[in-house]
Amino acid sequence: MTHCALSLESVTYRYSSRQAAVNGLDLDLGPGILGLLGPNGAGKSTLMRMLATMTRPSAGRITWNGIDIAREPDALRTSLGYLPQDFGVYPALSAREFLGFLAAVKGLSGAKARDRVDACLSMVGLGDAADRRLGDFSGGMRQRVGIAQALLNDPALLIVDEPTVGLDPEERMRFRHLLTDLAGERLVILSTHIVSDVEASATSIAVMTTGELRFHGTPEQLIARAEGHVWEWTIAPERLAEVRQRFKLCASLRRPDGIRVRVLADHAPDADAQCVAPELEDAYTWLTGAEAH
Ligand SMILES: Nc1ncnc2c1ncn2[C@@H]1O[C@H](COP(=O)(O)OP(=O)(O)OP(=O)(O)O)[C@@H](O)[C@H]1O
Repeated sequence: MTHCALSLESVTYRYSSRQAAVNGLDLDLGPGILGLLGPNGAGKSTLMRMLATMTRPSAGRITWNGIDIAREPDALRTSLGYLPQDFGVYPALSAREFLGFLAAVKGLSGAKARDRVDACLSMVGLGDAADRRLGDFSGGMRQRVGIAQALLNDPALLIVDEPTVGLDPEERMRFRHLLTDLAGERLVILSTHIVSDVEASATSIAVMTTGELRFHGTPEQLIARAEGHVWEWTIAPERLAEVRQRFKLCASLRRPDGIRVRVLADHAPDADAQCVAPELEDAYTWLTGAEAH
């Protein structure tokens, strides 16, 4: 059985002496899919780069199966697959050529490399497109090439940073299913600011804002945080601006009898408002800022 115990102890990262981009994070992770959620600038990419051993924490410690990765980065690197946010491909190469090149960089050669490249391309559903130029691939296909390259060494830890940016809804859905299929015994860390990216697949969720960990637990536990704070009622269309100004508006739907609004609030926002069951998106919004309203 694969060992994949990743532990963060008071992990902090500072780009300068000003505010820490990642501030005192504690997390214990094992097999499954962790959805790392946070708005832009929350510190997700900085954290991902530390986990991928691209940078070291300014303070604190990250261990992989008990080994400090700042001291012995190779202990993790040999088990790591990483798809960075700014992953680029060589447009003139075919998918097979590109992966063959990366396999060689990772020390695979000959028939073993060829078999692994083909296996990885078929795992991400690109078996039929293996000999097409990457320059002709769609955004979603390119991201799948990114996953295929991350899988070359059959990693126990797969880190994917904002993989669905720029994908259309169908590609996005396909990508989510792919990550679910790949999870198995691995630890997959998927960073995103889009809640629906992790809704169906994440076994646990971590939420970061301004460098701090605000939540870590199951999706159900996150949803429970917003219990009693989500309200719906129907208003006359001319009241929409006022409701939007007074409350955190999650959704609005035009109907024949007015506009059905869904807001986050501590107490009933209106005599007609009904308290409804929260969804993950509501809970994330509640946690990351609705309190400010
Ligand atoms: N190279 C850098 N030098 C200085 N500050 C940086 C650098 N990279 C990121 N930051 C700052 O660190 C904080 C965290 O950024 P980070 O990119 O990790 O967040 P993020 O959650 O990944 O957001 P995004 O989704 O926009 O990448 C931000 O305030 C950002 O401005």
